[in-house]
Amino acid sequence: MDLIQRISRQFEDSIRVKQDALELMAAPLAGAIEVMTACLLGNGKILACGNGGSAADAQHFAAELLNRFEMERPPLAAIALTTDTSTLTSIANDYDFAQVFSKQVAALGQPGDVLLAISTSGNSPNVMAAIEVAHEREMRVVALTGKGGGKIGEQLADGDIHLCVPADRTARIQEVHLLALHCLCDGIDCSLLGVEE
Ligand SMILES: O=C(CO)[C@@H](O)[C@H](O)[C@H](O)[C@H](O)COP(=O)(O)O
Ligand SMILES: [Zn+2]
Repeated sequence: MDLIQRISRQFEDSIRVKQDALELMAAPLAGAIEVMTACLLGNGKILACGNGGSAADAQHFAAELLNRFEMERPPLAAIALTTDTSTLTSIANDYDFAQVFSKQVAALGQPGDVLLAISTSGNSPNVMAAIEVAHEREMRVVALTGKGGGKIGEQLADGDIHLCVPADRTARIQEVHLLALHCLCDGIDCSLLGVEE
């Protein structure tokens, strides 16, 4: 096995997916930045959820809003719904794993808040349940998906934003999700601080 060749293929594949994604995702990403900035300026908050690598992404994004990204600015309101093991285990134990995020959205979500829903397949039942409750709570949804968007692509409502990575491989989709999240952080900071370039 030629490891250098395998590594080269991974890099080339990742670069190609990112180039494809730029064309398809730039406009909806700009829309998501506007929705999230308006939410935060209106004293709303962003709730973020996902499973596995996407749970890590939800936490990564929430930390960059709560603490900082690249510019100095006041802390911003974001909560990852993936971190409280007492909440997660009790909901999964007493009810169903499909409700681990939706119960938190029901408790914390307010009209005008945004749900950041992350699923590479677009088919995770707990992320779908969170979207359903977000709609009931009059929240807008920004969904990060891949593989054609799955069931989440069909579940989204008017006013929601779908950021779908044009790839089928979970790792590649996750790599673009992280780039997309950094674009959101950068765009929110620039919008809030009035940075032109
Ligand atoms: O990171 C990986 C695989 O690359 C996994 O942990 C992956 O995130 C998990 O299988 C998730 O449960 C997949 O869920 P989803 O992205 O399809 O909603
Ligand atoms: Zn980061």
